[in-house]
Amino acid sequence: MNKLLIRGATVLTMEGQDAIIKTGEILMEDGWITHVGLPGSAPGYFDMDEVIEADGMVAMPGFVNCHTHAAMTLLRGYADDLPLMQWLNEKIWPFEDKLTGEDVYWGSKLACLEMIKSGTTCFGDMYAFMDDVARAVEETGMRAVLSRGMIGVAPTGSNALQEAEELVKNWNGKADGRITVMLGPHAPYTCPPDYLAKVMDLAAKLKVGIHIHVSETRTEFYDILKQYGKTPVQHLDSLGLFKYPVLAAHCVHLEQEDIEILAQKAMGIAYNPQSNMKLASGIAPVAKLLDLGATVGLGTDSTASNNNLDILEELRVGSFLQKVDTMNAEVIPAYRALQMATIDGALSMGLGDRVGLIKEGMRADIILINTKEPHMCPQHNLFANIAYSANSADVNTVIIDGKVVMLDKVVLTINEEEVMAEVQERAMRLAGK
Ligand SMILES: CSC[C@H]1O[C@@H](n2cnc3c(O)ncnc32)[C@H](O)[C@@H]1O
Ligand SMILES: [Zn+2]
Repeated sequence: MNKLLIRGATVLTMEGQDAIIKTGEILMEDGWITHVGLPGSAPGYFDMDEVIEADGMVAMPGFVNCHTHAAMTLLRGYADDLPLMQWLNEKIWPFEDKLTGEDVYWGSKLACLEMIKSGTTCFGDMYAFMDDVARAVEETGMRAVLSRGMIGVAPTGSNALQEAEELVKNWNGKADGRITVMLGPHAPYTCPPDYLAKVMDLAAKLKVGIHIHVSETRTEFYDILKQYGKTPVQHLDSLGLFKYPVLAAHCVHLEQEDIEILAQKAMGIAYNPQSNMKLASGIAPVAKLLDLGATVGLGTDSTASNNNLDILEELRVGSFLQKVDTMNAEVIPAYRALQMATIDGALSMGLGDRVGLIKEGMRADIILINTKEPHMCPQHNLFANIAYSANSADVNTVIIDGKVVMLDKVVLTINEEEVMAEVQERAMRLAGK
């Protein structure tokens, strides 16, 4: 049995705003959180394999990035300042046509490195060459929910379905349980109803959820309305999609009825504020969704539309954007934003039974944030300091599934120089430079 102890941290369990333990202890055994308590309360101190002294640190659940396309680190800075459809059609999809599995492996590995360094322990990914993404996840020690992105028309539609099934068979529950798999029909505008019917049949057969882009732009909203006589959300609902566990990414353009459907029927919504801002897609009505009880996690989307994978940045911008959109400063307060970045992200991807809280019986995905910095002083409200003042450089240590993957700012599972050199070389070659 492997026993790991964190001592001396201020523990934000995320089980409630009062559930802060000063100078607390967290015991992890074989990847499980088995004890959370006051100093000296963890049993068997002298039996520990590793003790992390965390004075001056906050221990909290690792961040969850519910929607990304990890390997698109290769396209960071390649196509900026364009709206979604022009961005996809003219720049992104032609570039992606040239990708190999090995490119996707290195791009994903760089994404894992960036996420670990900024405190993300789990991400929801939709892309192609998913075996190679899974390989990167397995090696780097991250937790991920992987989906083979499927464009539901010829020439790739039927092959993608087959690959999605193989991904489930080969990787669901693998990497010591750190990888789970969903199906990834790309969007209502790329997947016609007959294709979505096949996706739903497969989801039922394999007992997995569905990750899909929904109502991201005004163009999509009106195109789907014109084609099917329904809004994207109502169109998907009428097809029966929400009978399955659905993670709906974006959900920017919504009518009141759409908001009600999503709140009642979606497993979760991935709110991607910075990608929606950069692509000028709009502002998701997150405050209204939350009012009706929707589960909303945070996503960065890819580094081609963001342009980083920093969830601390996303939660701050996401909270502020809702305040300005509603002209209500009370919307998404600091603690709520931190919930979205942790437990609500986990719930959105069907992982709320194992990660997102520091609690006995959960898997140990825990980060330590250094609070001894000028921008974190004074400490009136720790939640506000983490949500609104901290930045990714404050993330000091990252534990995923009970394994230390970053200690004192050194990532232990990845050779940083090697990954950056590979991605630089591959990105330039792919861009024809
Ligand atoms: C078929 S794999 C996934 C596919 O999605 C593309 N993508 C990246 N960001 C977005 C976005 O914001 N909306 C829609 N599609 C997006 C990515 O480039 C892949 O081709
Ligand atoms: Zn996306």
